[in-house]
Amino acid sequence: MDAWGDPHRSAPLASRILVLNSGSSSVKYQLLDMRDSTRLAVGLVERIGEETSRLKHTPLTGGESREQIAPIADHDAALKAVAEELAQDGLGLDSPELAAIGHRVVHGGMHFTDPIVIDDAVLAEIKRLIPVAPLHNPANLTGIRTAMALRPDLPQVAVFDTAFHTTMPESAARYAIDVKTADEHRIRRYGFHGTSHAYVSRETAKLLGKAPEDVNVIVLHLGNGASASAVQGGRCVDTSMGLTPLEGLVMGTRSGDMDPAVIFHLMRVGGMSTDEIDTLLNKKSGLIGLCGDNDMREIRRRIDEGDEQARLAFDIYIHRLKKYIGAYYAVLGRVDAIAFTAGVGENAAPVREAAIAGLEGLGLAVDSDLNAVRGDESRLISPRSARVAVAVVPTDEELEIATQTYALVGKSDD
Ligand SMILES: Nc1ncnc2c1ncn2[C@@H]1O[C@H](COP(=O)(O)OP(=O)(O)O)[C@@H](O)[C@H]1O
Ligand SMILES: CC(=O)OP(=O)(O)O
Ligand SMILES: [Mg+2]
Repeated sequence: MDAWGDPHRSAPLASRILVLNSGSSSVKYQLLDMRDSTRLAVGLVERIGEETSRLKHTPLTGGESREQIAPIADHDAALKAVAEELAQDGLGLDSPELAAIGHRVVHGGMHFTDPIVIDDAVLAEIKRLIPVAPLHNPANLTGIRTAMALRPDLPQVAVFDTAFHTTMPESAARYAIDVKTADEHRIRRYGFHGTSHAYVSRETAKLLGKAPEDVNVIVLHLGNGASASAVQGGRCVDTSMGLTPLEGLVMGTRSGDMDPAVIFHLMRVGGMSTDEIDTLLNKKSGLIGLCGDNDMREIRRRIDEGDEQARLAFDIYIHRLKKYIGAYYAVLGRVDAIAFTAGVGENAAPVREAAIAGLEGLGLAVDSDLNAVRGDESRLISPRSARVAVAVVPTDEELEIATQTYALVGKSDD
């Protein structure tokens, strides 16, 4: 029988990719069939380590979403629960159709500029980088180890948040500190959310009907963690996160930029330890530190009720965002589009409106009717006459990770 007559030969058997995006207290996952990039199942485990952990699993091959609220102690337990949910839909990890598992890994240092099949050396490097991604790399490692234990025969691929930013010029990547000290401790700006910045900048070019090489885009990834990037002709030339995901914008729980002397002051005058300050700046600052809430929906609700503390937190958040828009406008020289993405960027119209307000001199404006439209599609929110496009471009880190993973596994099969 020739290849055309044999149903098993007409398509490669293993074409599914499971993507795991392990955050500090959550795991987002998707199972995709890469022959046509269709999603077979998507889900989320959140509040890991709390009494009210929540797992929401949605099979897309038929059947209803399932939700359970029950304690899930750690990322190992979370992934095992995910594997059980997938198995219930006949999409278990034991399936021969699974080609690989793709993992989001937040910090890849200087070493990893491309996705890579994970071996002991890669695991050791991800572990070595824990001090510079303390909220993320440990969760990524647990996810990888559990997935390896469940399917030791499968390629496990790491896709790094830092990879897209490795094109930054030294003038943007270096801090102005003693070169010897910086080099000895590999202190430089790495940048994060790179998978999202890469995907969104390409999608923005598509929305404009242009090739990525021909457009300059400022991407504003505003989730719980938040970062901005300046993308020139498809290459990242600057980004707001640095050695760790703490630098830059005001975030849900992180301070972003501040005078580093605040730390010495808190040590010398405040009597705080290094660990206490680390926790303060990473987990008790940003929006939650300013007003007690890190969810933009709750902050907007409080503002509508006249809450001054929530208003000030919002204003500080917007002020920082505007400064980065201006900075990256200057870095790029010419800007074709500004793209808002991630949970806040895609959903919070008041954030988009406030961030762009007053920037008419830069050719920037938002049309309030277009801005009010909700939806899952990429869309323009600037008036037709505007010199620079302002867009909402939903990110899809999982699809991007799956695409990169499948490309790599396919390549290594040749
Ligand atoms: N409808 C909405 N309006 C305003 N903000 C929202 C909305 N939906 C989600 N968000 C914000 O998005 C954040 C989560 O964004 P997400 O990109 O999923 O973050 P992460 O990947 O860091 O978990 C929430 O903390 C919340 O502030
Ligand atoms: C790097 C980072 O901040 O990621 P997240 O937004 O998922 O916390
Ligand atoms: Mg995210």
